[in-house]
Amino acid sequence: MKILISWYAKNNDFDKDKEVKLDGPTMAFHDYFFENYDEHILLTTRDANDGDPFLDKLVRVIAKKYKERKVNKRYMNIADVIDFQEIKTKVETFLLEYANDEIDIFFSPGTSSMQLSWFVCHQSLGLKTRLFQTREGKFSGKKAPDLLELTIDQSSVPMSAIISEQIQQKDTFSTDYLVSESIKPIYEKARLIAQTDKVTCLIRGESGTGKEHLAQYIHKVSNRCTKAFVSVNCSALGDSILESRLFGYVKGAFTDAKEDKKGLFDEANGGTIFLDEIGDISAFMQQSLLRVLQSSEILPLGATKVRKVDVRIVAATHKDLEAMCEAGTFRWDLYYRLSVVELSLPMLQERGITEKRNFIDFFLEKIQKEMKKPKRLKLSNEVYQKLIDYPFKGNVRELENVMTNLYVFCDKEVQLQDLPRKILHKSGNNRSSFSLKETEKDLIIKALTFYKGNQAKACEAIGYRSINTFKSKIKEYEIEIG
Ligand SMILES: Nc1ncnc2c1ncn2[C@@H]1O[C@H](COP(=O)(O)OP(=O)(O)OP(=O)(O)O)[C@@H](O)[C@H]1O
Repeated sequence: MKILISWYAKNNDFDKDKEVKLDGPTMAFHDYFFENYDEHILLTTRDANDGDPFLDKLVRVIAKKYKERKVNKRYMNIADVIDFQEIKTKVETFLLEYANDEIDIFFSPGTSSMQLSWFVCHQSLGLKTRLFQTREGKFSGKKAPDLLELTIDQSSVPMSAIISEQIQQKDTFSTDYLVSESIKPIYEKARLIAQTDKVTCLIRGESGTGKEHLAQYIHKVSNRCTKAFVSVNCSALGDSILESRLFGYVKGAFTDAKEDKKGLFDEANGGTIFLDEIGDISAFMQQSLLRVLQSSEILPLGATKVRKVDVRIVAATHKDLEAMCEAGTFRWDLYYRLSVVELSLPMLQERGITEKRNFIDFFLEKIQKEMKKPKRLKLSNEVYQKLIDYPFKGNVRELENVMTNLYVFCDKEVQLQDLPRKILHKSGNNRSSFSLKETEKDLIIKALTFYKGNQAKACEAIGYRSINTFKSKIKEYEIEIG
């Protein structure tokens, strides 16, 4: 099948009266270039439940003019039309449905993020995609527009957009990473794991807690450190693509397999492979990985003979794998093989106020250097307090993003109004029931944060009669002093 895919362009495909422009980009494409296609899929950012009257109208007009043409609508459910990550993820998943077809993409309509997504997918998915744009006739002195193919060579590292495969040699304890008090013991354990060659390790932790960095650390302090560290994000990929990327394929394994291709296990040979989001792999991939873990053998797609590899596997997940095993969606035998040893990273919220404050200060310094800002950004006490209160469900990554944001938008001392709305209007306290003790504890924490750990000032501000009462409360509530 030969398919044309495009977003429709609200501004250019419709006139000011919201009627379809007969010389708009979509109609022009049909008038001059559509003939050889089997189907046109027109995309909208809207959700199917809400519908899209503009798209309906455009499809009706095309159908009226070209009765024999197959034009289908696709609701992509995109919340933010300039959120590149969201658009790319949805577009990738969508394109993979057409992995066996010839896909021509009409590149012009859409926001810059939409265009960039097409570009990245074309480069990285390894599908039969071509990108086209049109030039209106008036610009080339002709009546008819021109159809121009954007010729960009596809990447020699396919799938890099979805499977973030990185072969990196980062400094282990470089100054751009904070091994804070609560994770020091975890890093100590990791060092012991690293020194026991080949033992498989499962890292647990919510997104953004630093699982990948920990996996890199295991690699760096092991005797495999001179070989590759390969990181693979296993989620969002169909079996056959993940299988061919992990294990490689032989010439002729499928139509486009023109020559043998090594997989990521081969690239990691002698080194370490980090399988992120392991809880997301299918039953089929679980079976394939089990074979690697049991016998250190891989079977490339289309091959008849297995090949030995020497790779340490470090896997990570935020999912409850035991519960998945109980529910029958994850194999017990694979689980036991993966979790020979386990490390668990705490959420940022569980790390206490002192540590959270350290993270804020750490990022103030790190980002200043990265952005080459002349001065370190100052935060008012209220801002510190708000940041410490905020639960940061996205963990260290989210805090880092917020701090980056502040560096981008502020050049003076950061005030409350400079904070993102979500932080400004959210209290970190998510309890559903009211408790006097918890409220008192919160108050003490807030006062201590505000007065940067000065107990006398915090005590006076709250109104305790004596500093001894205040100190005994700190002890009772096990509050850490920064
Ligand atoms: N202790 C830390 N010091 C400095 N930066 C950190 C720390 N922990 C996490 N980060 C930063 O947070 C971001 C997320 O870290 P990382 O990718 O290692 O987390 P993850 O748990 O693997 O996330 P995910 O599961 O979403 O892939 C990175 O930018 C990382 O540099």
